[in-house]
Amino acid sequence: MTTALSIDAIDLHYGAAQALKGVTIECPPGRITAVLGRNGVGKSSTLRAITGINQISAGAIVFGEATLKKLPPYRRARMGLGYVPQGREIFPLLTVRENLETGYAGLPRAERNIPDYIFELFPVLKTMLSRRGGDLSGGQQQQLAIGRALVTRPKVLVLDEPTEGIQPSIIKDIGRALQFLRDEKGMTILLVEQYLDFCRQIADDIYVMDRGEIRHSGPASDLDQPDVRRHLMV
Ligand SMILES: Nc1ncnc2c1ncn2[C@@H]1O[C@H](COP(=O)(O)OP(=O)(O)OP(=O)(O)O)[C@@H](O)[C@H]1O
Repeated sequence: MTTALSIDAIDLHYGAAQALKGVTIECPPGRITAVLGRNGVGKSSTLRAITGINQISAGAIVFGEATLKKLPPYRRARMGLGYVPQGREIFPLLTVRENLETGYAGLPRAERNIPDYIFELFPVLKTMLSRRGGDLSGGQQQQLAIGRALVTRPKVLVLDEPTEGIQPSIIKDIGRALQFLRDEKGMTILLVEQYLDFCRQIADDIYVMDRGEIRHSGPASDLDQPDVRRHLMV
């Protein structure tokens, strides 16, 4: 079964500073939605609002049939919201296996295993199961962070700049993995990105953000429009 995620006119404040202004994003089930924008426009804040790390001050976030209100992050994870944070946040002193097993926390006992398909998507994780997370390259750590989110059996997966600082061959692997999750697992995917070509290749729909607001939404092919690109130039 596929699950939609709707972000409906949300505001988010850090003290007196307003980081998000009426942000609305529809993530239809079984599609890849990408949010693009320059540094500091509010992309990570949007994802942190969805995961419950930061509270919204107006609007609503609807996951499937449920409005998330003030649910804490662990309850959202249990409902099937997977999160791959910016900078990956893997545990450097734990092994790759132990990092993956941290995804068991919200799972019933019978589901506490690492699905084989994760190793098919990212074979390097299997060969490095006993290595410490901190010994992996940045790209391998990103694969581990995605693998760890998949262990939680997400229905909706949100990723914060999964290509940041990653070499091109691993970016391709990550792109293929996200397309597999959409096409074969029916997963709903929302990613924020600055890498336009990656989004053009894998996203179905795009949103462009600037200074806490959505300035454009449409199909990924809109990335070829000059006025859309203008919002994204540094
Ligand atoms: N914890 C915080 N406290 C105060 N202000 C914050 C905090 N986190 C972010 N901000 C501010 O909110 C705005 C949006 O930041 P956010 O990190 O969401 O942007 P972003 O588009 O994800 O940028 P980046 O690509 O650099 O991560 C910025 O002006 C930022 O300085």
